Amino acid sequence: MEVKARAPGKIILAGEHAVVHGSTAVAAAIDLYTYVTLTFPLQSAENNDRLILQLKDISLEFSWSLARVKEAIPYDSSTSCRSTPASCTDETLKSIAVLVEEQNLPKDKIWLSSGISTFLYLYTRIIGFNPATVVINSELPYGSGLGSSAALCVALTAALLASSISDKTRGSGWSSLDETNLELLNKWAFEGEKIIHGKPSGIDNTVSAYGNMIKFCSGEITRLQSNMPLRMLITNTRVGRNTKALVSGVSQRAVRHPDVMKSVFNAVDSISKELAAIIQSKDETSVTEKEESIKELMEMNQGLLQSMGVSHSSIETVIQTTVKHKLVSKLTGAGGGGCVLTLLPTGTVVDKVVEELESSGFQCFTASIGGNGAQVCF
Ligand SMILES: Nc1ncnc2c1ncn2[C@@H]1O[C@H](COP(=O)(O)OP(=O)(O)O)[C@@H](O)[C@H]1O
Ligand SMILES: C[C@@](O)(CCOP(=O)(O)O)CC(=O)O
Ligand SMILES: [Mg+2]
Repeated sequence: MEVKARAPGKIILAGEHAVVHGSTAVAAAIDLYTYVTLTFPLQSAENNDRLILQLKDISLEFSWSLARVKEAIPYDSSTSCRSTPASCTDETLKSIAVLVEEQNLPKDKIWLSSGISTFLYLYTRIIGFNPATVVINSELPYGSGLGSSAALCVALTAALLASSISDKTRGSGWSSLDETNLELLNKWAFEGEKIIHGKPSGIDNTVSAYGNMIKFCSGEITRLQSNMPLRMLITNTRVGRNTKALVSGVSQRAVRHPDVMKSVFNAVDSISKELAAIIQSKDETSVTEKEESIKELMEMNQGLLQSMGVSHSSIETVIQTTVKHKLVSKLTGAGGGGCVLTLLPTGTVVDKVVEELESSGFQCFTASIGGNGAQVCF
């Protein structure tokens, strides 16, 4: 039996980091996906005692005997149930880390460890100790702020949950999950994100699961209906970084300067709320005026992100380059490198700015904003 699932990456238009501390943020799905194909072998097949993970886009394969997985991961029937998402305990995570270490990841791919641990956790908790081959292929750059970690958790969970849905309509293409399964999927994916991010807000897995554009605050989701065209240039600085470390850095700053950081997070909250209101507004304000307001809000958000300590010289270079073309940019995701968003007001011709950014070694692309969330295919 084969099940496929896909989940999109995202951009955060406003509110990253502050959202971890209870502020509002606005995010949208983009049309770059992580795909997961789950195949269960026949009883008589050669691999019917193994769990195999293939990472297609990085040409890596991992394989565990199920006996070894069973021996290593403490089994507790009260936490191993697809319908009750549970957090990975420190003890379980340690056991899983041993299984990952045994695979001898190449040194330059060690950053994959947390993703593989998450895979093992979600797989064994949702499916149990059953044999399968899981093929994962991603169009998203890893660790660049476009939510590859959440897309992995969402696509994988979607495939795992869908494998036990009884009314499968075969051959009818991609379809969304119903609200109940979507809610369950989002909860499991959040547990997966915790392994990769440490302390995620939940915005990335939520926008990847539900798609479109959302306003998010302390787990509360408002689906946004955009009433204006919104075009963004995405520039990948190609500077690698790790969300977990950056999130923890902001938390430490908040411990050192609680009052100041509270004001910073409050300011970000106001920016996100105002941005969401502009995007949704149906009043007479012209698109140009709305774009001017969004520009200012992005500029202020970037200033506040800089004050949280998550900007980077490469991000500043992108910002300065786009300013020369009268365009405004802000980092998206965790920062510290990764991707930068540049608002492209109606009528903007991007050729010159893209040429200049690419000549500095950055990678530019545009993506369609606000599309599908998680989908499955049988
Ligand atoms: N397809 C994948 N396969 C395995 N691990 C993945 C995959 N996608 C993401 N990851 C994990 O997520 C990490 C990147 O997540 P993160 O630092 O949150 O950045 P982002 O979510 O912006 O890409 C990677 O280092 C890896 O551990
Ligand atoms: C920094 C943060 O707000 C977003 C992180 O996004 P990404 O993993 O860098 O794509 C963290 C979170 O909300 O969990
Ligand atoms: Mg992430």
